[in-house]
Amino acid sequence: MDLKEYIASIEGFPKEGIIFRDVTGLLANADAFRYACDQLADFARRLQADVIVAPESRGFLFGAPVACQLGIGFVPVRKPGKLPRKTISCSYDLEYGSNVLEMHVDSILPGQRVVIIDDLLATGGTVEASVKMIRELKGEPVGCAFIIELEDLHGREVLSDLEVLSLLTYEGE
Ligand SMILES: O=P(O)(O)OC[C@H]1O[C@H](OP(=O)(O)OP(=O)(O)O)[C@H](O)[C@@H]1O
Ligand SMILES: Nc1ncnc2[nH]cnc12
Repeated sequence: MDLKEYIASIEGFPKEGIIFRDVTGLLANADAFRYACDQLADFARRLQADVIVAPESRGFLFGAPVACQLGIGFVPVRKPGKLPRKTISCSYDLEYGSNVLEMHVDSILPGQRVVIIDDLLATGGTVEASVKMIRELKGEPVGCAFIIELEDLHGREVLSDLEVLSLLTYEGE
């Protein structure tokens, strides 16, 4: 299946110079969504993931169904002030801004094998921040999987010690 057919590219969103790669068309097509989740789940299964971690908000759209399909837990990485219990946090830069992410301190058990899932890899800042927090909680990040990788932003380079899967790649911003 050619998943690229379901990705719209919007020039100048959310600001000048950015081409936004939009996964909502993929989500809206049952066959494409199922196919994408199956690929991500196969990867996490092969890496013997104990838990799936995904960043707010688009990561949730893929991470949660994959965890459910594999019969393992799902842990959200959230933007500040959203998680009600004790958290750890990490700040990071985005292609179009900067942000802080948080996780509950008890969300990962020591030694758990973690696969991180998100819709898109750009600079890698989001996943790098997630990896730092997972390691701080004594989990073992083993891989990360994306629907889309923006190759020109070299996010893969900051994830050099993890297995990385992307279902689609784009050149150019
Ligand atoms: O590799 P990076 O440079 O870190 O960029 C990738 C991240 O940027 C987007 O999320 P965004 O922060 O825009 O939030 P959203 O999912 O709530 O739209 C995307 O969903 C990834 O999580
Ligand atoms: N170009 C882009 N399209 C969609 N989401 C993004 N997150 C960071 N860069 C992005």
